[in-house]
Amino acid sequence: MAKINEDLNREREKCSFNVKELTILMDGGPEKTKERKERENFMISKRDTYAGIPEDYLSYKEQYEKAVKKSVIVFGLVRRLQEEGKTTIHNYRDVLGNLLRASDVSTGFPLALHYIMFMPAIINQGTDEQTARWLPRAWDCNIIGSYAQTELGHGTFIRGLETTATYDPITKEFVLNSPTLTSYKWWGGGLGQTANYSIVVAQLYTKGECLGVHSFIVQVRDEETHMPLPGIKIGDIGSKLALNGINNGFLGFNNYRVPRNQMLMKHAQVLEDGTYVKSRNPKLNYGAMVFVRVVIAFDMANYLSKAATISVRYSAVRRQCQSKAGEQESQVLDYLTQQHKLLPAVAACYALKITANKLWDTFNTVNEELLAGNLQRLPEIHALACCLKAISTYDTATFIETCRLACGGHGYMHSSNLPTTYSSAVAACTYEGDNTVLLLQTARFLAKTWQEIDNETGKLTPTVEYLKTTKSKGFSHKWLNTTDNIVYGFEVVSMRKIASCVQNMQKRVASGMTFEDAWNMSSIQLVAAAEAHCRVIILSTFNSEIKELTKTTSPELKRVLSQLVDLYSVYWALEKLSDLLQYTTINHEDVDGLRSWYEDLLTQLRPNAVGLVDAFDLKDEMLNSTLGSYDGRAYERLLEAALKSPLNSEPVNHTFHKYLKPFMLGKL
Ligand SMILES: CCCCCCCCCCCCCCCCCCCCCC(=O)SCCNC(=O)CCNC(=O)[C@H](O)C(C)(C)COP(=O)(O)OP(=O)(O)OC[C@H]1O[C@@H](n2cnc3c(N)ncnc32)[C@H](O)[C@@H]1OP(=O)(O)O
Ligand SMILES: Cc1cc2nc3c(=O)[nH]c(=O)nc-3n(C[C@H](O)[C@H](O)[C@H](O)COP(=O)(O)OP(=O)(O)OC[C@H]3O[C@@H](n4cnc5c(N)ncnc54)[C@H](O)[C@@H]3O)c2cc1C
Repeated sequence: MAKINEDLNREREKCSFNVKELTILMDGGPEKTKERKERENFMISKRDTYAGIPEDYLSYKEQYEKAVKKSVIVFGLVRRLQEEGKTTIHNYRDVLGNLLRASDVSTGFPLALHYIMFMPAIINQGTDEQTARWLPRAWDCNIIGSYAQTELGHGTFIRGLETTATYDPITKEFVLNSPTLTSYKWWGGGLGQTANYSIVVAQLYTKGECLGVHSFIVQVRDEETHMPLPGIKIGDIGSKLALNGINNGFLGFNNYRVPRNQMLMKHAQVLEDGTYVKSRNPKLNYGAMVFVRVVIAFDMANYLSKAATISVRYSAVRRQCQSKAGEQESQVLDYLTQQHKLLPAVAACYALKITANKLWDTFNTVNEELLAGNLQRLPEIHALACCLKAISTYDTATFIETCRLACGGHGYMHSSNLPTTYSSAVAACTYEGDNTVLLLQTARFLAKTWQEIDNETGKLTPTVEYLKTTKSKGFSHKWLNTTDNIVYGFEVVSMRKIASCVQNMQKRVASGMTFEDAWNMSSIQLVAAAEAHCRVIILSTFNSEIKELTKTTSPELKRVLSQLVDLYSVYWALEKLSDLLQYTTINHEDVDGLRSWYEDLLTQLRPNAVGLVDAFDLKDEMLNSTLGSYDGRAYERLLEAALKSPLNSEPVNHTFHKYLKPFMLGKL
């Protein structure tokens, strides 16, 4: 093994806690760590055959072809583990999450939507009969599905979708049509060339009446030849900022027929004679989206952990400028400004992972209640998934970009893997619901909840209980000198912001504005209120879960994790200072106190920075970065990667003779 950079060696020597203990804690136990490592090692053993050519230099088509080849390996293993009884509906998140984390495909998987939306839509929205018919084939990948909801003209406004599915009671089929250019399906992952089936979301017409959007299982390509079926126009939508392996596609229909039993009918049905039977709640049809929003929050922690590992390790080996004349140049990690860029990002990895795990558990609990017919918590889980998806994606993208900038010029290199990590993660701010739109959904739920509190009607669901408590207790002066107090401060901010939005809207409506206009005029504040609520959820979950988890850890680990929670809460208190000053009774002394506490925390955590990212246990093959490798040989790797540039395969490029030389001689 190559020699490890001396600075990194020193960092590891001075780490005050046991890195393995933290890894195991975050995995959920030694058995889980072992399983994860086995899955990751398998993926790493399947490193690819495009030897020597970094992915960035592959053409668009080659990137897709590599992504297909890799998908078959990843999902082939999932299938094998399933045959051996090792992948079940209970652990698929971990299995897939581990395999995808360890894959060397940075362009995304064209089979992702098959697992992440096609199957969940069948599970969530299919009848028992439909699930029995379609799920085994999908689970075995005998058929490959996509999710075609968004159209050229509409993504956010699902009720505005234009694709039609008109029931024909004579043949007992739905006839699918794309009546306008803007009704063409656009974006479906894997839809371009990969899938042969798709969930298609369309306006249902029966007995001459439009009954709103419903989901259909639609075959789009022949199962043998893979040719598009007659009546189907399908293709790839072209190159994007990143994720070019995902194979997003377009889809149009011309009188294309599907049998009646291919409308997903768990919640609403069309009977043979065309009679429509309503769902208990039409939003149950949006179940797959809620599920994916939960998965995305979970996925974000992975993206951010990669960026944080790369930038922290690099900052330990990068030396720049002399802090004191005559001394050795400083590791850039020793600059407080650098710690301010990186350590909140490290803390956010832990905060997001822990909150996403909790959200996953809440989602499963609520889903079981929904299956048992109890819809009481449906609005709450929707509001929770919306805001956590929005804030986790926004924070992740922002922190990754900060990590990239913290690596100076080398962070701009594709070989650092930071540009690709950023451009892949930032897509999540848009897909599965634009973040602003999702925060407005959460705000809608909060505004309703506030009115219930005001009117003392209804029973509050657990995640908004604090609004009532803080309303009655208020914020008599508390020093923001503990995380518990900061969390309480944020609860008050959230409560007051929601109260103020509702009050403003009521005033506007009383002065003659329509409710819709009053909503639009208040929407900047509503988005901020939803964000504040989400900050409460993340901060309080991180705080309480770490307290719980560290009951059984070593005191050394407990100390560093408590510092991490404090750092995260103080960071956000300082970021949201204007809110705290406006809505609580803190004063300038509190602010001074927060600032010096923050500086102390950065200094306390500095010696453990490398240990905290080592604990993510991301192997070099997974980081795929010249800057972030375990041995810290950043400069050697940068040069090695530069030599792989296709331009270096010949000493003189032909353009010299064709253009440059004639130009230099004044002949062009
Ligand atoms: C089995 C194996 C599994 C394996 C898993 C393994 C995992 C492990 C591997 C990890 C790797 C991960 C990789 C990830 C890669 C991802 C790839 C990319 C994926 C990207 C896919 C997409 O991108 S796919 C398209 C998504 N496209 C949207 O996301 C549109 C947004 N747009 C809306 O979502 C609606 O349009 C919008 C705004 C709500 C308004 O809907 P609308 O107009 O109908 O409703 P209104 O606003 O009028 O609201 C009327 C009332 O409905 C309430 N309500 C609304 N929605 C509700 C809901 N869902 N549930 C309950 N209630 C709801 C609302 O709160 C109101 O309630 P109330 O009346 O009481 O106030
Ligand atoms: C990488 C990627 C993969 C995707 N995969 C899929 C897929 O597999 N299947 C699928 O069906 N779709 C997919 N999508 C589409 C995605 O779900 C939509 O792009 C997303 O829901 C946003 O919708 P939009 O594009 O219509 O944005 P728009 O709604 O047009 O947003 C444009 C702007 O308008 C604002 N806006 C819109 N409505 C409101 C409002 N009511 N109030 C305030 N502001 C508003 C938004 O905030 C935004 O600033 C994918 C998208 C991406 C980028």
